[in-house]
Amino acid sequence: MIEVKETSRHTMLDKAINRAKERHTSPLMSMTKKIRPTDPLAFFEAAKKLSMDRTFWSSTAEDFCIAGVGSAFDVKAETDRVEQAEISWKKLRHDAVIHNPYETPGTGLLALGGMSFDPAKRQSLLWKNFPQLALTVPAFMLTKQGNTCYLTINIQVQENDHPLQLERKLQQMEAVLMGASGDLPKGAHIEAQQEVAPGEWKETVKFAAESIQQQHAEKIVLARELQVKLTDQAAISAVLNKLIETQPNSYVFAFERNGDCFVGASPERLVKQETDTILSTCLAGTASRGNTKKQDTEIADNLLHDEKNRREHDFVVKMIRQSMAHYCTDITIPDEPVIYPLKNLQHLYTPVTATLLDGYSIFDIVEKLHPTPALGGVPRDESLAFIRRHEALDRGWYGAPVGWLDSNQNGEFAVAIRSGLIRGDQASLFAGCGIVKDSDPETEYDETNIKFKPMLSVLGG
Ligand SMILES: C=C(O[C@H]1C=CC=C(C(=O)O)[C@@H]1O)C(=O)O
Repeated sequence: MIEVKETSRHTMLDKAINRAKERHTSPLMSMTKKIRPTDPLAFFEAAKKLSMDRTFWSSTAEDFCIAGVGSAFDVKAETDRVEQAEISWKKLRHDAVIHNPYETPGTGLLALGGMSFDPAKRQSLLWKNFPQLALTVPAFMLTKQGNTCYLTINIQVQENDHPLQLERKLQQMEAVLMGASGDLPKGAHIEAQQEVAPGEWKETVKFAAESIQQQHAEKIVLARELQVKLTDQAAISAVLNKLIETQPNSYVFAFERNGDCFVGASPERLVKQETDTILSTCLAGTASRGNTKKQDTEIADNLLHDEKNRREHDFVVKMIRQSMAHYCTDITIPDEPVIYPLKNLQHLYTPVTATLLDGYSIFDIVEKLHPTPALGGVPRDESLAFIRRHEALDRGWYGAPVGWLDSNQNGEFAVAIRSGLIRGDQASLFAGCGIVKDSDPETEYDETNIKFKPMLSVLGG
């Protein structure tokens, strides 16, 4: 049983202001308390009243959820983005005045966010609100683990701040968020949808397969875009609610920046850290679900023995094993993949466990693993060059790491697939697939259509 020492917010604010004076910095005050069971989506929706950007992360397999409101601090980086982000994060942690007696993973000082797929690709207007890397420390954050809820409040203080004034401001905002009714707005519907240049995409798939046959690469992942017009502004809380309900075994996420929101339900864990325990996932190789149990098992069995899909999958396993070896020991990877069933698809799946060596962090692992051959290809440089040159879209944050990390060496990042960027009453959805030497453009096209389904259906398609 953890003994919780009462500490007032006023005392903590005082402490942080004193630290600001001593160190001539603007430290964060971060304070966590247990609260009554609260619906994270109601909390998320209530933030609309405060006109603040929101962040959301949920692991549907683990009944774990983080809902963030506003930003007490944004870790942003453009060049050498992961290295720079780690430097900023370490400084922030070092200066912060933290009160978190629970130390439950996902509580306390924590940042959530993501990064772009390829920092070398010129950014389009579509993604103008999404920097190369941005991790947000929410001003208010609700963490729900099973039925236990925690509220963390973060605020950046200056040496001239007055604790009473800050305290009043926080109290007012907390009352708005905690007084939420729990009713989520009704979602909009899809009015029209348009595939972006499907014919050209199939041509690019053909060309990629030919390049692979000519040994320019072994695997190249190609993505495409589907544009959607909604009847009204999308209600992000309703979208998240439907994703949670319909997508088991997934990470449901939302990152709102200046009102634009990147949302998705990804089945693909990139890395999870619990102090020195590291988990990763190899997910590549895809088939549809069957209409009956018998058909489903047959499809799964074929997938497990299909040479093309196994090859696609093995590229990922090999690369993750090699990458992990830089920062981890005790790397354990089963010899054979198993089936990972989702609502609309099934994948080949191989879990990876390892122990993180001293002196390394989740930043190192994210940097090393991204992009795995499930999103880039093999070899990495050649496949990325092909994508940069021939893929007719800006992936933005699609296909890149999104997730969170806390100040107690816990965190989790997923690969942001099965996702889309929602801007008011418009959305751009993204889906891709691994191309190998014997890929058929029509089959790959059909596969991407199924991969659009989770997002399309929650948008009312
Ligand atoms: C690129 C995507 O999926 C990747 C992840 C799992 C299986 C994949 C495949 O079988 O092609 C892809 O590599 C996507 O969903 O947009």
